[in-house]
Amino acid sequence: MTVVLGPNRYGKAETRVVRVVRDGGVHSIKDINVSSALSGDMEDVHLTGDNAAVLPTDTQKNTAYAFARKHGVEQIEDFALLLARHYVSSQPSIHHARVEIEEYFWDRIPVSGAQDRRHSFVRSGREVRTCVVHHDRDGRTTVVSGLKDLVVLNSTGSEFHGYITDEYTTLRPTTDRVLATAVSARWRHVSADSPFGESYDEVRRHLLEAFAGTHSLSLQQTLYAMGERVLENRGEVCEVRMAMPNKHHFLVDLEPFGMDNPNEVFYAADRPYGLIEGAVLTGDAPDACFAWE
Ligand SMILES: O=c1[nH]c(=O)c2[nH]c(=O)[nH]c2[nH]1
Repeated sequence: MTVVLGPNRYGKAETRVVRVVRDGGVHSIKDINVSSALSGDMEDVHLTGDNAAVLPTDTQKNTAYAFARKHGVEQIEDFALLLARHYVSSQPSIHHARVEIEEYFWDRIPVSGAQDRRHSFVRSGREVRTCVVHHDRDGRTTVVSGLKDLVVLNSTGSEFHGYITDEYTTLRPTTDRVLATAVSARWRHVSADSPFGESYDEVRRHLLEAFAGTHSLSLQQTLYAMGERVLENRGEVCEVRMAMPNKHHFLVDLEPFGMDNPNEVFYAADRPYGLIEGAVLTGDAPDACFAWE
């Protein structure tokens, strides 16, 4: 029997970087979570323990902090590109870098009757912004942006009927239900020089508007409409992948209490939940290469 080393990568996961930008007394903050994963000439470290090709994960953590000081952090995709290109171009043993970043939003604390506090923030209830960048020594680069935990609900405009029924089916068809989900969406950029800030805001807007504006016959149909809407409006994006849990809202039976329930009182179940996943892409989308790895 022969044993060989298979695919491998290593890096520092979840380096939490908080960058404060001081504009006089007015501060703003960028709160990110950086994970880097490198691969290349890593046979020796695995087979013999020779670390000569290894850029330590501790150094990768330090690089994220040092680059935040040196270059600042604006769009997370640009920061990820900077790091990924740095690892591949500075270390001959590193052939491929994958950098993933999450961004957490903060809002200023409003102060009634006064100027908002200039250095006080409250963690936003908004979604988490994400990106994954790959760069290799052949100069191939891919950028996938995304968001997760974008929680949305339509209190009407959603139906579900006409599905298969068999001996195990108990679900009743409905022409008016609550449709709720926490959107996870990732979208692949055609190239590495998209206007990432504007692109994020606009993709998010299109996702929300499509969710709100689609009279839904299934969450699958809504998912497709959301992806289609992004692709029709944002030329820098060629593929959207989404995962949407169906956050079931069951009508509570109030008859035992002598009351009707005309679609007003629901039990919001947390599990199990339907999980609807899908990709929507343009007919001429370039090859994804390693973008989704
Ligand atoms: O939008 C839905 N899609 C399904 O596939 C499904 N299955 C189910 O039980 N409820 C729903 N809702």
